[in-house]
Amino acid sequence: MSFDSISAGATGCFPRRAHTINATDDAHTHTVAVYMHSFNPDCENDTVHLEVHKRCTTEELIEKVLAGRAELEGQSVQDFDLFEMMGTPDGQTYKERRLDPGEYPVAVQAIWSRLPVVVDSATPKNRFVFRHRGYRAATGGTRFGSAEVASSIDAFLTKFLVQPQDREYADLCMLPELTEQTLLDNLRERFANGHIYTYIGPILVAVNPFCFFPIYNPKYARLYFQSKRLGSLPPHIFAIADVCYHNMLRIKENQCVVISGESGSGKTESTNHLMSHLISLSQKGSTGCSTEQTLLSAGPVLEAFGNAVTLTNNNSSRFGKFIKINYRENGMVSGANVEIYLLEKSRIIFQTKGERNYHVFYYLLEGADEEERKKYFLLKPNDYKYLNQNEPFVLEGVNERNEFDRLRHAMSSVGFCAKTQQTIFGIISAVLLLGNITYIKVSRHGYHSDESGYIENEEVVDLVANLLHIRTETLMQALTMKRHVMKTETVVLRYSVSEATNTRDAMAKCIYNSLFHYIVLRINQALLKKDFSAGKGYYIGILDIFGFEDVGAQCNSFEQLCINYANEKLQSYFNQHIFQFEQEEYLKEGISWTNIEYTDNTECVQLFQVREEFQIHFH
Ligand SMILES: Nc1ncnc2c1ncn2[C@@H]1O[C@H](COP(=O)(O)OP(=O)(O)OP(=O)(O)O)[C@@H](O)[C@H]1O
Repeated sequence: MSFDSISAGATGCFPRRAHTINATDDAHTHTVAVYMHSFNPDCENDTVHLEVHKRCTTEELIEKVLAGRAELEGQSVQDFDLFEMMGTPDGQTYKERRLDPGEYPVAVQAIWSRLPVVVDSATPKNRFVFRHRGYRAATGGTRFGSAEVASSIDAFLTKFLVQPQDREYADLCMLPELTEQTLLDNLRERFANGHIYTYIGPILVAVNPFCFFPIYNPKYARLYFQSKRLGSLPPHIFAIADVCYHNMLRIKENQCVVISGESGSGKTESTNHLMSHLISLSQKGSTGCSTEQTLLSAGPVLEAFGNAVTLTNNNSSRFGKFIKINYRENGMVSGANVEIYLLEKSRIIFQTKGERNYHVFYYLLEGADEEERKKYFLLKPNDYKYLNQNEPFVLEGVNERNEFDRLRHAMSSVGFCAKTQQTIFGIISAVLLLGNITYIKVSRHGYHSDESGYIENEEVVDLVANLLHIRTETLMQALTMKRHVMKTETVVLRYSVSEATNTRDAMAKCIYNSLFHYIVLRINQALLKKDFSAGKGYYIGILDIFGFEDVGAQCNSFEQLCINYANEKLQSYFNQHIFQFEQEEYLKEGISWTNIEYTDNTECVQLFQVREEFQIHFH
């Protein structure tokens, strides 16, 4: 799924971004709509539509706006800013970002989410807003479309700030009686009153509302900017970001936020909120701005290659990630880095009923033009074994052709040139075609290896070799022969049909996995080159990994084993820090305390870690 397909629930920061531009298509102009001062959907006079070139910078666009408005005659470009905003069509601003003077608004706009077919007042959309620099200071905040909307937002903010202390507990540690039932009741009660966040001491529990909540707009961000202590304001994801940032500056140590939860619980959305708030918190220099832009452009690229439709989430991340935002000692962002873990490779060759392969396959097949179809030897999704094992289904509200367009824009903006993109899409097609290679058993009388597998459709191998720029014979050998290196000689044997099929699938998984790692590497290069002079500094890391998985009727695979082991390990770390170390500290200091019983998973973790006990040794 793309952002488009979340009709009411689209959240996150600006999901798609661009600040570089392809050299091609220079002759065309593009229409950019700019809202004056505020977003007012009812007032057409407040909107300027400009035909601009792709390479028109923010500064030039501001110049054009000034030139076209009589009331702004004589004003200086330097006194105005262009903001990229996200919010609902009724004018609620959900998130805003000031564009750099050198940024290209056309490129930014090109990677915005397309609106779903059905748009309602809760469907967030992006837009540009033109503002005087003194605007915020003069009005104290974002101006909304109408007084009615403004007052409803203020009412929401007031309700958010004044949360009842007697019936609902913003911190579950304050519950007079702590049982599973009271805990759940309290979460339910708070959720029903629109409070999706609750603390358990320093831990934030987020209950996914699956609908748009106007609690991430700049008003909320500003509220939390100065809150150095958790609990001084109502629970919010921004508060976690604030505390991390201020702790990092105060104790001069790296910080880490661990986000965990089952699939679809909102980990990626929370990561986005944290990331964008962490970047806005720092006194941004140009590095902070460009890091934010690159990180946000990287989002759609990682999403296309690493996310897929699953039974629980239309846009499920099938890999874990650790995003490090690097800061200088003075608290300014100096770059970032993304580490990825355990891409779900089995999905490339097989998907459970009701699920799909990685988004990028469908985007390419839908979005490629005629020339590209020929160049990459593309077929229809149903013609590929890796895509047709389940009933095909169309994702409501997602236009994969548009998604492909946007993916290309996002790739350009993180530095993938047109040639590299072509190579990448060629590899994607090669992975799909690999799955179509079939084997037959050829019986050779008088020859002992009756089980040998031979390729039935060699013409497909030709196509794959062509796309991967390797020799057909080499690929053919790799797909049918194995080598045994003995002491004095090397023996080459032909695979059986089932061995050859497994080899083919392993090759497809390996190629896709390497491609994904290459893409992450390139994204990291783009993020790192931002600041060579960083010197000493710290980082705040955000770990967004899969929660425990049990695929139910299907058998859990090796991937589930690894995921669940990682979660057990995290749980064990958590138990140690929250229960064991804390209680040991109380004992040491002579504080009277009744020990809390908790389920200790040390034995489970050791089962995996101790070599003698488990066949596979995990480090
Ligand atoms: N804070 C939020 N406000 C509104 N909607 C949200 C929020 N968090 C999550 N959602 C909704 O829930 C959906 C699933 O969230 P998300 O993709 O972040 O889950 P996840 O835990 O990362 O899942 P997975 O592990 O499968 O990747 C989002 O697409 C969004 O519609």
